[in-house]
Amino acid sequence: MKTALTIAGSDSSGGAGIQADLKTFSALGVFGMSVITAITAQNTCGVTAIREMDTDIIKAQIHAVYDDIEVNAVKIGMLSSSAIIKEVAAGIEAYTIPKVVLDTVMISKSGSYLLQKNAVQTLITDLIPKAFVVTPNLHEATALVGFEVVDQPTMQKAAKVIKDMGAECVVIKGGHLEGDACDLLYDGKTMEFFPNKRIQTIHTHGTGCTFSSAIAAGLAKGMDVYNAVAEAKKYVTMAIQHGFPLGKGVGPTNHFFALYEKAGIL
Ligand SMILES: Nc1ncnc2c1ncn2[C@@H]1O[C@H](COP(=O)(O)OP(=O)(O)O)[C@@H](O)[C@H]1O
Ligand SMILES: Cc1ncc(COP(=O)(O)O)c(N)n1
Repeated sequence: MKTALTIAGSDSSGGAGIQADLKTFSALGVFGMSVITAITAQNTCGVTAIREMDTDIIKAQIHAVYDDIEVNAVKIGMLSSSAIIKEVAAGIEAYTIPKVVLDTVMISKSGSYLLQKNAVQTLITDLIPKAFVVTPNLHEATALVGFEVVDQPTMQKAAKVIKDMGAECVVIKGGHLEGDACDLLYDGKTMEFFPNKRIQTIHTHGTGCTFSSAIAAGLAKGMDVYNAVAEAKKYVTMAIQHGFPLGKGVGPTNHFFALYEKAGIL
C-alpha cells in the first residue's frame, strides 16, 4: 500500500486540516500519516483559539515517520509561523523528500489567520522552492505575487511568478472566482485549465485541504502531476456535491459519500 504524510494543523470540527487530509487519503486508498504543526479550536462558525506546537516536537514527528517508513508523497497545510516553516523545510532537506504538495494555507474561510502575516516571505524563500506542487487559492496567490489575482489572465500571470519562485508546478485554485470553479495547472511548459461548474452551496469548509491531499494521494500512487490534479478535481467536486449542513455555519466536504459513490455503492 502506498503512503502519504500530512504536515498540517488540527481542526477540532473535523472538516479541514489534518482531519480532512486523513479522510481524503483513506477514501483514495492511501495509508495516511500525520505531523501536527498546530492545534486549532475550530468549528463550522470559526476559529476560537490556536496553539502552535513547539518546533522540537514537529521535528521529532517528522523524524519518527521518516526514520521508519517509506513516504510516497507529502501534503503540507497550516504552518502558522516562520519558525515552523523553517523546521518543516529542514525536514524536507534532511530526507530529500521529492513529492511535496504545498497548500499555502493563510486565512480560514471564517477570516482567522492560520499563517502569521510576516511569515509569507519565509514561505516564499524557504518552502516554495522545495515544493513539487504549490496550490494557492486566489487570495493566497495575491499575497504571494503582490498583484490582484481575480480571473483567468491574472491566474496565468501569477502561476508564472510562483513558478519562478522555484516550485516545480503551480496549481492556482479558482474556488473563489466569479462563475465557474476553474483551476489552473502550470508545469513550466503548458498552462492547463480544469473547469468545473460551480456547485451552489455554502458548505465548502475544507475544500482546499481536500483538494491538495487528493493531489498528494494521486502522486503517492504514481500518477503524473496532470492526472493527479485531474483526479483530485473530480474527487473534491464529489466531496463538495455531498457536503452537508453540519453545525450552524459553513459545513464540510463529505468524504464518505465520495468513497461510496466511487466504489459504485450509491
Ligand atoms: N462551489 C464550488 N463548486 C465547485 N468547485 C469548487 C467550489 N468551491 C471550491 N471548489 C473547488 O475546490 C477546490 C478548492 O478550491 P478553493 O475553495 O479555492 O480552495 P481554498 O479552500 O484553499 O480556498 C478547487 O478545485 C476549487 O475549484
Ligand atoms: C487547521 C486548518 N487548516 C486549514 C484550514 C483551511 O481550510 P480550507 O480547506 O477550507 O481552506 C482550516 N480551516 N483549518
